Amino acid sequence: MGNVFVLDHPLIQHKLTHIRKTETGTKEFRELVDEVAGLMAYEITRDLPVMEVEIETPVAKTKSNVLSGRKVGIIPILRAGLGMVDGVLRHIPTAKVGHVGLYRDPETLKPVEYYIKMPNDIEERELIVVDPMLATGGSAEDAITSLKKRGAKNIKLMCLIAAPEGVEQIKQAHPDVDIYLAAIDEKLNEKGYIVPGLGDAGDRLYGTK
Ligand SMILES: O=P(O)(O)OC[C@H]1O[C@H](OP(=O)(O)OP(=O)(O)O)[C@H](O)[C@@H]1O
Ligand SMILES: O=c1cc[nH]c(=O)[nH]1
Ligand SMILES: [Mg+2]
Repeated sequence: MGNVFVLDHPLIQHKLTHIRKTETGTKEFRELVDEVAGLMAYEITRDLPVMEVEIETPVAKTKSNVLSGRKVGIIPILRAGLGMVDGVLRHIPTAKVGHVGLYRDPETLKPVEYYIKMPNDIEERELIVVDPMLATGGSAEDAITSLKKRGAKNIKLMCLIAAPEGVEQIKQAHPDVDIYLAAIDEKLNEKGYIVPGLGDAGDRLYGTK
């Protein structure tokens, strides 16, 4: 069964509180999501392998570690996942980015796929699927299924806020996928929104409401 990690670092928790607040405007919301994604990337990449290389400092020759070349892919679920890409790329600039376009039908709450474009070597990459919200879990479940159909073998899911229902859904559907979160909230409301959550992540990132 996949593991669920709630990243309770004080900086992440502090920034998430401001992200949630209604009075936080689009510019600040976008900046904070970017910052939290960067901080979460630091935790999610903790197990990347390193290797020792010889280097020369101005003072002496020495041996020191560098990343040993495992390839990473960042997979935002459009639209809201786009807000987390740059924060991760800042720490892993060699990562490639694949896009999955999904929207959640407001009546059925089922995801509808409208776009997909992947790097051509996803089977060799460690993939980090990013989306601020894991509500029913339907969007992340479908995105991960799409990646597996295209050969992906090593997938992690990184979201800011999850509902318990979404976490359960991913654990059942994709037990091999570890989930990294900044918070697990109380529940979903009757419209499928996370309570207390932060509202509609895509609308708040891009000012569409
Ligand atoms: O877990 P689920 O119940 O599937 O809900 C979560 C999805 O809903 C939101 O996207 P939305 O459909 O609002 O699209 P957007 O990113 O374009 O705003 C969010 O960014 C997730 O992708
Ligand atoms: O609370 C929620 C649920 C789905 N999508 C969002 O953006 N917010
Ligand atoms: Mg979406």
